[in-house]
Amino acid sequence: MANRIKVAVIVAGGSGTRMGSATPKQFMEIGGKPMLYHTVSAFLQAYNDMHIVLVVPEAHQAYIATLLTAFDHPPSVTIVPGGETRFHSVKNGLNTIRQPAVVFVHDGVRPLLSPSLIRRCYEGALAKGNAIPAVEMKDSLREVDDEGNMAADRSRFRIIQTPQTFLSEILLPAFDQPYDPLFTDEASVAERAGEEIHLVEGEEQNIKITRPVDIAVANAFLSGHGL
Ligand SMILES: Nc1ccn([C@@H]2O[C@H](COP(=O)(O)OP(=O)(O)OP(=O)(O)O)[C@@H](O)[C@H]2O)c(=O)n1
Ligand SMILES: C[C@](O)(CO)[C@H](O)COP(=O)(O)O
Repeated sequence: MANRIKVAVIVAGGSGTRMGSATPKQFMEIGGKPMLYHTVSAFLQAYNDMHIVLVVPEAHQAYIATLLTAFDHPPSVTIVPGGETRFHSVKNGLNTIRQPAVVFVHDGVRPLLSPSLIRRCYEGALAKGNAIPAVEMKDSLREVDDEGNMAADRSRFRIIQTPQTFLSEILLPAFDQPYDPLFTDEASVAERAGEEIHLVEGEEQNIKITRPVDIAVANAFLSGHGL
């Protein structure tokens, strides 16, 4: 496994409709810094030889110059236009990879991940080909159908996070499949291509900023008040 580069494909090409803000949520600030500053920083702290690929909407490419001013030492980043869906944005990012790599695909709007989670995913992917962070469910779960609803055994389910981490020779060919709306993440794409998926322990704080309340939660976390 020598000579493998590390590439973080950070997808920030969405429109953030559930946030209901004029500016797409990935360009908002938390803890007094741009959200993507926190996301990119975690990857640079995890490994100092990390390559960053940032996927952003075509209309917001100029924002990256502003983002980079938040860093004391602005990192080198490859900027790629977003696609119609998350799948297409990830594919645009993967198209930049030209040599054997460990590839981390991460939601730009999960800014609270720790460098140790990134390192756990790296080690897991090197050992088993992929590493997908997951956490247990805290809430009760019911299955709903046309006839009603019934209790489900929550111990049989996990909540899936990013960074979803793969050896490039597994992930890149998997993304040659035609798009299917059931592809909500990289694990679902790789599984359809025949890969066995390996879970690693995720992090409670690694929330996906989706609605306004998540901004308040992230600010509380960054100000040291925890979650
Ligand atoms: N075409 C898309 C859609 C989503 N994403 C990214 O994928 C991550 C997870 O998506 P989600 O939170 O669902 O983002 P949005 O699609 O922006 O939000 P919404 O569903 O509320 O519109 C985000 O970092 C988002 O920017 C992307 O790069 N390209
Ligand atoms: C990739 C993901 O964050 C894993 O939980 C999630 O599947 C993204 O889903 P969304 O519908 O794009 O928010």
